[in-house]
Amino acid sequence: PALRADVVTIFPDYLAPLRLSLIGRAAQTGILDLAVHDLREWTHDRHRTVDDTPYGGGAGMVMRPEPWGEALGALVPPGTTPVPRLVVPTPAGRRFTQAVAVELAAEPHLVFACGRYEGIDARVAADAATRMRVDEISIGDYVLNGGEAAVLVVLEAVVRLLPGVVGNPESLTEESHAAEHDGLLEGPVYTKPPVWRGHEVPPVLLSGDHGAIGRWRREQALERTARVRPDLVPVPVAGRGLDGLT
Ligand SMILES: Oc1ccccc1-c1ccno1
Repeated sequence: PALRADVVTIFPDYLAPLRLSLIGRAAQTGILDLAVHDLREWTHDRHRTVDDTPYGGGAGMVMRPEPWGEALGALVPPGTTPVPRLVVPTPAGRRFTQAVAVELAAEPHLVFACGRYEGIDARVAADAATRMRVDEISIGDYVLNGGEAAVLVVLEAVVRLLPGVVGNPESLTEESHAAEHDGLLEGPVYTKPPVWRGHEVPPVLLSGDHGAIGRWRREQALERTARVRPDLVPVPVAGRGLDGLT
């Protein structure tokens, strides 16, 4: 497979959507080798305890290190090659962007650790870091109850970049945030009919003048990006002006 992905969670059913559509097909066709594991497999007490109260006090619960240590030891035994990247969704992680998706899509093996509650005992990542790259990733500035939804987001963004997953690979370079699109947002798109409820499709798109269409689309992308995400508008570099961006 192009990518092996192991997901460890206390809610394996939450990852069921990964069996559907795009990601499901990638798993079926062998592009993706996906396995979801229940963390409680690595607990041994009667109540299969995975969390406990935080040292130092405070609200909420922290996930205990022992089950995680055993789970990661079972999934990534010492000497495992290639060494996987451990992806830990957390609000305290680096921001997940298309560039990070491209980076992860180049990995042969990803292990996702889904934390619940207030997080996972920090020694789990510290111990794992002695054997693999640990990548703490946030999918945005908001609070979830656990990492499972973040894994669905990250895996969808990553798997669609794998060769053979998306029908028309060209569509991957023309979308918002694609590096080939200078990270700009996509402008408006249209399809038939040419007039719908009195709204016309911009005439340039029906003109067949591909130069004019390309310039119009560029202008629309710049305009939309400046309006909606001014932080993404490329700043002209001294000496290079706006070449290629006009
Ligand atoms: O809010 C969270 C709780 C647990 C695991 C991940 C998250 C999160 C929030 C944003 N990105 O990841």
